[in-house]
Amino acid sequence: MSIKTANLGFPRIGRKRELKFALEAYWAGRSDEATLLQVARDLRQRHWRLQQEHGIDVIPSNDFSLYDHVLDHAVMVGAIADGYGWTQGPVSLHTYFSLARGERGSDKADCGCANHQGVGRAALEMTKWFDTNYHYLVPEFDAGQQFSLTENRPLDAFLEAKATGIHTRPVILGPVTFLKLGKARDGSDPLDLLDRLLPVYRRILAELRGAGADWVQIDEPCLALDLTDRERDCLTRAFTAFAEAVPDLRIMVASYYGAYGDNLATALALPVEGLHVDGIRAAAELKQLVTQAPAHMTLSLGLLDGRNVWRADLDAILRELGPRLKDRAGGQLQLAPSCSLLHLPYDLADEVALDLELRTSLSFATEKLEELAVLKAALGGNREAVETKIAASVRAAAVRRGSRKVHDPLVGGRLAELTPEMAKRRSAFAVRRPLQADHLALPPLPTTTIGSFPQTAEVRAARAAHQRGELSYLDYRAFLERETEAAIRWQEDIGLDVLVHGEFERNDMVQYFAEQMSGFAFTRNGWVQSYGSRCVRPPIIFGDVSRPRPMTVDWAVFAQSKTSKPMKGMLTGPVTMLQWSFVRDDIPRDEVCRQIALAIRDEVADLEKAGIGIIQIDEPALREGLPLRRADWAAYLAWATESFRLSASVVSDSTQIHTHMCYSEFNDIMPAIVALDADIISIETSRSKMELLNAFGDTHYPNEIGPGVYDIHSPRVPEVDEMVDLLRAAAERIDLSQLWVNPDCGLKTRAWAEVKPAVANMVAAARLLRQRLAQTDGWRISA
Ligand SMILES: Nc1nc2c(c(=O)[nH]1)N[C@@H](CNc1ccc(C(=O)N[C@@H](CCC(=O)N[C@@H](CCC(=O)N[C@@H](CCC(=O)O)C(=O)O)C(=O)O)C(=O)O)cc1)CN2
Ligand code: MET
Ligand SMILES: [Zn+2]
Repeated sequence: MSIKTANLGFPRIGRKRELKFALEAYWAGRSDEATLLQVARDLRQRHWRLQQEHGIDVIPSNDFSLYDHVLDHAVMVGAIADGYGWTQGPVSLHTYFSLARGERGSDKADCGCANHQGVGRAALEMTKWFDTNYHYLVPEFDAGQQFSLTENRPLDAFLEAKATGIHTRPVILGPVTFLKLGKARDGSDPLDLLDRLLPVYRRILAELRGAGADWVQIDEPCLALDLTDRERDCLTRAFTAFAEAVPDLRIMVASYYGAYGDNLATALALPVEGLHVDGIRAAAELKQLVTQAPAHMTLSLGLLDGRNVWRADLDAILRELGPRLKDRAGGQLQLAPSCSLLHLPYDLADEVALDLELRTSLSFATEKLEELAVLKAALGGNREAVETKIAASVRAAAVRRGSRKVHDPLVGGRLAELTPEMAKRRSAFAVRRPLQADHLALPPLPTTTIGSFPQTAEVRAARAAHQRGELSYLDYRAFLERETEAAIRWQEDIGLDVLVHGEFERNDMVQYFAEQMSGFAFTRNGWVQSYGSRCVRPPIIFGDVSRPRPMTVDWAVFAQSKTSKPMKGMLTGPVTMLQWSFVRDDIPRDEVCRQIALAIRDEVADLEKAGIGIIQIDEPALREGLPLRRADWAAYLAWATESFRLSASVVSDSTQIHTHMCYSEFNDIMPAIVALDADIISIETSRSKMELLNAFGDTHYPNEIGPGVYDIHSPRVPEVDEMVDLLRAAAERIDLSQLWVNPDCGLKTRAWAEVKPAVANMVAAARLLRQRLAQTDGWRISA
């Protein structure tokens, strides 16, 4: 039996986020194209070498991207709409970043080209990659879409690696997943385009074969989703075409994030040489495949969790797997992470501040590579050589299981005493509504924002200086107070109705809370790409979660004391805290979520006690956490909505609870949204021109809604008229008395120069409509 170690993809952002800084310098006009491309080349080479040094036999290429691998793929096959400056041949960086980030219509483009006269192009839509916190750019197809190979990116990557002496396995996004992730502008099914797309793939593959590639990895993670017969057919057709075109190029089909399940027969029947299985999300299926997959098939076993940071108990894996392998005597095996390592931080080297016990239990991308090498040695009959490493992994697992830091009897006790009443508001919305209206006294179409204001370089620098010990706590706090107060004055000046404090004190909406709760640890350098140059440091939930002391009350009280307008308290909800963290794997996720819910509930109670009358609990990750398979939805939605209500329902009827969700596909989960029973929900709708609201209108959503009228992902400042139009479109779907006026999301990634005019325009739009409302005594939508 031949056993190799294989990797499916490596983080791109760089150990010190080199790619982030190179991109941002380029966009700001502080560096040029050659410099950016050189940084990218250096990163690729460093990552290839690192994998080689760690004993990885099958090293991926073309897993790197300057912004997003789905965008790279769209650009490669020529799926580029008119107006982005491309007609044929290689795609310029200018076009590439215009698609990724949009362009301002004014004198200066947002693309980094210092002299470019921007034509005002919207960015492609961004959405979540499967159930992760990574965002991809949604490819858009025309009805008459033609594809052409603009440049063979996998070939270029393969040759680049080859020139440094490393033979790689290029990664290519599969045609069915690619089309399924995209959308046709005319609403037709993108899969109709498959036959036009396949020739491009055939050429990519043939050129790779010609250049000496022996294997390619074709990612089809759509195999982890519920597929129609037609979609399965498309997969069969595509891979049959590849096998015919390049019979001597071996293909590893990779699906991950879930089981093949009812798609397994389709996957096994593909005329390919290899199949990857996610042994973490689909442990039973992995075992089944080891014994049942056809003997000629190279199995890639996803043994290590590519979505989580826990060090594996290598002995447990070997005990499970070892005996089964005799069924594959003479076969080919690859030992791999469950999915690409994209979702993990680079390495543990800088995490010197972590509790030693915890650090010993962790494994980031680089450490996963080492674990794979140990497994290979042991399975290859060389166990003695790695025995001490295996023993160390067993000890680490035992320490984690037995740790007193993990178990908190008080938390267990509170969970045991949960009652259904605790997850229910005292009265129905119809009763709460007049009570809240009474003491808040808001106008119709109340205006507000989602919470954060620009995290300027100055704000981040002050926090960094404070962390380095160069700015005292008192000075840092005074600085934040000045920022907060200035933001409050400005909100009052432009006439917003419900104010926010601006979140200047927060590094991130999840990490900020994690740092103040027990049971969470956080890293110094554990950066993971979220989209483009934006990164997060997901906290690590290692133990029972609780909230030792109030987290936001001081800031909320300070902010409220500076204004007579209502000030919203601002919290991150339990599902989002869970979804955007690395979660312990020794107890069920729903239990962890309830623990967090109780911690937030304590904060909600304290905010109310401190006189805060409106509290927003953000749950932008509720939709992202939805299981990939419909059959698992109901169970998830039940505990997710219960957790939200558990955190919110502690307040009296007159306290107003808001929630906020962005990027949400609501159609499928409306009953769950209703079940949250938030008094107000703000959502992202501006890019979809309020279509998203159909779901709310059609189901007669009972509570109030703030559909976003300002697209915060673009540097463009929306005009008053545009927002009036959007509000009109909203009023066609939702009763005016239920509507609020707000942006799509928080404004932390924007600059004040954009935010100030945009929010002022938004307030003007609301006022204009109120006036008309007063004049017509009931506003006629057709007006
Ligand atoms: N966790 C999470 N997931 C999310 C979102 C979110 O807000 N949080 N929003 C959605 C969109 N995703 C986003 C993800 C990240 C960012 C973002 O702005 N990230 C920042 C980092 C935020 C942060 O952690 N900031 C820290 C650390 C900042 C930093 O890099 N400091 C420098 C020093 C800075 C200086 O000296 O000026 C350093 O450590 O080297 C802080 O402010 O304290 C970035 O990449 O630049 C925005 C949106 C979906 N998923
Ligand atoms: N309150 C948060 C903010 O305004 C909500 C963001 S949702 C990704 O930034
Ligand atoms: Zn948001």
